[in-house]
Formats: sequence, C-alpha cells, structure tokens
Amino acid sequence: MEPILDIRGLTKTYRNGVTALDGVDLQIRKGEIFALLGPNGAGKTTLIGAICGLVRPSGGTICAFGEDLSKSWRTARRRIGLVPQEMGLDIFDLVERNVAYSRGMFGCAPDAGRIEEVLRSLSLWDKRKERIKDLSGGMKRRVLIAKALAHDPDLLFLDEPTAGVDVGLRRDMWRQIEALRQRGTTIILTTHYIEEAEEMADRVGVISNGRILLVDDKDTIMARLGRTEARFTLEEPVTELPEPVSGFPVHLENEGLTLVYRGGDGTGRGKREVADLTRALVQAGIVFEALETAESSLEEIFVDLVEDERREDAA
Ligand SMILES: Nc1ncnc2c1ncn2[C@@H]1O[C@H](COP(=O)(O)OP(=O)(O)OP(=O)(O)O)[C@@H](O)[C@H]1O
Repeated sequence: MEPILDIRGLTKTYRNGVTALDGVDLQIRKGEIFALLGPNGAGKTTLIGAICGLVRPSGGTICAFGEDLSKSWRTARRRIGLVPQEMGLDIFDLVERNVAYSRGMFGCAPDAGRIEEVLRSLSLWDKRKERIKDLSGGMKRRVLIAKALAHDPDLLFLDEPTAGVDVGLRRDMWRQIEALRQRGTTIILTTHYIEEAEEMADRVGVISNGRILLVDDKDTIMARLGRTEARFTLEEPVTELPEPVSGFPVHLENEGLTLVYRGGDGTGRGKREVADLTRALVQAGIVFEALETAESSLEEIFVDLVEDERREDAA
C-alpha cells in the first residue's frame, strides 16, 4: 500500500548551523498511530514543522497523499492538522468563533454540526461563548486541539499534546484519538509519556540527533529489545557462583546478598530462563527468600537505544 506520508533524505540545517534533521527517511501508513520518540532537541518539532510547512527543509523530499509537498502544498495542507506545542491563539476571540474560523482557514465550508461535535468531545461546549484569555491553561490546550480537528484532517500531528496537562484532559485526548482512529485518521504524535506510546501506538520511531534510529511495530520492538530482569534476595551472602548457575547471565549485588538475572528478548525466553535458573539455584543449595521479576518497558528500550547512539558518536 502506498504510504500516506513518504519522507526521503530530509535534512534541515538552521541558520545558526545546527543540523536538526540529518537525512530522515520515514514512511507512514494510512490509518496508523505512529509515535515519534526522542530526547529534547532530537528534531521532532523540526520534522513536524517541515511536513506542516512551518520549517523550510534544506534538502530531501516529502510526499503526502501521493503528491510532492513542494509542488502541491495547498491541497495537501487542507488534509493535514497540527496541534502545536506552543500556544498560538487569538486570546481575545471567543472559543466557538475561533474554532469555526480555523475550519474556514483550510478552505472548508462552515459546518456548525462539526464544530459542535468537536467542542463537545473536548468538553468545551459550555465554554464556547467565553473569551480564550479567560480560560485555564488546560482549556486553552483543548481549544488548540479543537482547532486542529475542525476541518476533519486525514493526517493529524500532535506535538506533545499532553505535556503539562491534567489527567482529565489527557484522558479526553486519548479518547479523542481513539475516535479519530476509528474514523480512519492517520495520527503522528510526539510524546514524552512513553506509557502513552506503549498504550496507543501501532508503530514507534526513535529519533536522536536528527537521525531516525529505529522504526518498527511496537510489539516487534518490545519482542526484539525487551528484557527480563529477576532479582533473587539470598538468605546467605554468596561470593562465588557454582555451575550451572554461573552459566546464566547473572551477577551478584548488595555484597553477595542479591543475585540479578538480566536476559531474554521479550519473546518469553527470559521467563523460561528464570524458571531454569530457579531450579539451578535450588539444586546448588542456594536458598533465596524473595524473587522479583520485571519486563523492560518501551521507556527503557528507548533510553538504551539513545545511550548506545551517544556512545557510538563519542567513540
Ligand atoms: N528556529 C531555530 N533556529 C535554530 N535552531 C533551532 C531552531 N529550532 C530548533 N533548533 C535546534 O534544532 C534542534 C532540534 O530541535 P527540535 O525543536 O526540532 O527538537 P525536539 O526533538 O522537538 O525537542 P523537544 O523535545 O525539546 O521539543 C535543537 O538543537 C534546537 O536547538
């Protein structure tokens, strides 16, 4: 299937010489939720800005809906929505009028029903006659989201939409995203809340230093890079590990009182090895009082990947 968004060799060097994008290749599938993860300054906002026409790329191509954006900018823009990180609202305007105006900006005919639907879904209906300046920070954020949805975009960008918002708004947000997914909207979001990416995204991309380090199905990433950690609290301190215990990926901590296993690959091998290790400990006469196990999260995978890349860059 042809991707809804096809980015090839995209580069961006700002006037101050900072290279924010360094040869980005990325294909987004129609209808998916794609989470773009990366540390501060990785290039996420620049990438979104380049696609949404806010940042002029230095090189490379962006095709959206099968057309080169540099040639068919106007038509593509109508089908793209953006919830930016920064507020850019006319604070003296009324909520409803501002959201309706946004729809018109994209060349769409007025549709009071759609505006009502959007406002209601974001709990803004009761505030529709208020001036934006009189709203709380979270409510202003809802207006930004409403503006991005007012023209029914096929491709929606959410640049850290839930940063600094309360739990209620975050829940509304994710409900809204789920409803958009049902309608077939393609969504690209950047987030620092990795548990949200874990929960919602179909695919995950990791960007660091303007380069895409990895793109894959979320489940594949978890399976390929996931790790199991098991910590055995021993009854007596141990100085040396006998065979076959020493054959497992284990080490001692806490002056020999804790035996730590780290291994597996997220396919269940880790859990099987921990079961084998438990038997090996019993056979070796090493008594343990407690056992804690944990599977690594997307967050740990992400941190490991970015740290690996930093080490490689430093070498
Ligand atoms: N207008 C600009 N002029 C010069 N440099 C810029 C500009 N905008 C961004 N940069 C630089 O480009 C790099 C990428 O920034 P960008 O905002 O795209 O990262 P980000 O991944 O969105 O970061 P964050 O998570 O902090 O929002 C950073 O080094 C940043 O300082």
